[in-house]
Amino acid sequence: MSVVKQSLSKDKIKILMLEGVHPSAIKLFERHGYTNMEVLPSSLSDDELIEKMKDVHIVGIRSRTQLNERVFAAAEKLIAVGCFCIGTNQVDLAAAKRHGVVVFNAPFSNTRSVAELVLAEVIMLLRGIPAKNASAHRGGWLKSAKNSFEARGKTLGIVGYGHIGSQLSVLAEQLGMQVIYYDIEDKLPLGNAMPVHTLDDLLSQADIVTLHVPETEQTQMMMGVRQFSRMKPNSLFINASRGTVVDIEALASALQGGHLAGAAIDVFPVEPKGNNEEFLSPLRGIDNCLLTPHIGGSTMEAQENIGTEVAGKLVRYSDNGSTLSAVNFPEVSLPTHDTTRRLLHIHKNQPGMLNAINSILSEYQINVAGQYLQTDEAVGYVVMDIDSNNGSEILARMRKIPGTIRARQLF
Ligand SMILES: NC(=O)C1=CN([C@@H]2O[C@H](COP(=O)(O)OP(=O)(O)OC[C@H]3O[C@@H](n4cnc5c(N)ncnc54)[C@H](O)[C@@H]3O)[C@@H](O)[C@H]2O)C=CC1
Ligand SMILES: O=C(O)CCC(=O)C(=O)O
Repeated sequence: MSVVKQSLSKDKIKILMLEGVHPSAIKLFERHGYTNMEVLPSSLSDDELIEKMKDVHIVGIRSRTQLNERVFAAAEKLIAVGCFCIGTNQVDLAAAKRHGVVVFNAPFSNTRSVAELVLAEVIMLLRGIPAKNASAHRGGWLKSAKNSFEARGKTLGIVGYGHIGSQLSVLAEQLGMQVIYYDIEDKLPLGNAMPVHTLDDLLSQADIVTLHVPETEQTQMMMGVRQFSRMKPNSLFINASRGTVVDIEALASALQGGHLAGAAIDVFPVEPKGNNEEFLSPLRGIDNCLLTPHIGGSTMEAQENIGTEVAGKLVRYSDNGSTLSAVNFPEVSLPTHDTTRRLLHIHKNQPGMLNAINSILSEYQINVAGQYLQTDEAVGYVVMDIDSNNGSEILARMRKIPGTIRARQLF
């Protein structure tokens, strides 16, 4: 049976920020009266997280921290997760929902940063810069125009034409590139970009292939031995999406065997937890492979914006109950509740819940100034603004309704 918890005053709400979340987030929390914060520069292992999260109400992570069922089950006080990034694949969103934990992210604050890095990589790879740079560091001097090309007129194949893919498409056309893209959804082509019907079509036509898909069951290992062999001889490959999308051994073979002329890889199946851990990869030592430590979205501009965006969403949920733009929860956008108490009730979506809640309210004969309900297939979220000093008593009664996952009172 799930344990139902109640809200606390702000100084008792414990916030844990991992993976070097930008100070803009910390400042925003402080401006809103949240002072009980622990800020750590890297992620934690499962066991460390389970220990640490026991008394945490809000946790902030980036792409490295894995939040799974075990962690949510142990984090009894947790009300919300902030992913200070785009991807949310590191969080078991269904488990979070089962435990009444709302998850937010920053869907486009680092989009431009990734697109700019990839565009730079396109140029670097076309000029063979990674290998020339590596050689110069060892005292070599590879001055030659052989296998160096302009970007103008080359075909860029974008896999995943979402926020990043389509932004990159616009930038690449400004360089005079031809853009083709493959997406599982119908997407509006920007500029002169052309959709292709299959991944194989894209692989066989592009001079440079770049991946911008999310990590899903369907995208796991979507680039393997067969797909690399479909790419044009001497073509180039970029991955700044997720490490699990590429069979890294197959990529290493395609580079070492000379079928691919170069690659730029920002994301890896296994990444160090922090900057003090060694980076291990079969791609190490391959000179024509540009390796970056998952910094596609790591610019000052993006990180500052992400900090305020995600912290703002967490504060609104904590202060106000608003779940607008949550990635795993029914969305409720709420007015302020200056003169009323606000009760929040998260429950399993089963028949009779609203009736049970309303019959408790009617027993107290109180004025309900507002009631908001949103449901999805798994949970229901009801917010009630009441004119009553009996909020705690009413909440205690509501917590006993079978199917209740979590209930809070906001003052
Ligand atoms: N390297 C880095 O630092 C960063 C990496 N990312 C990664 O980039 C990914 C993409 O980001 P956005 O463009 O903002 O996401 P988005 O959701 O806007 O776009 C993803 C696109 O991929 C398409 N897609 C999904 N499955 C597909 C499949 N099997 N084949 C072809 N297309 C498929 C979707 O329909 C969508 O159009 C994120 O999910 C994240 O994993 C995001 C930001 C920074
Ligand atoms: O900057 C980060 O920590 C992760 C960036 C990323 O991969 C994302 O936004 O999905």
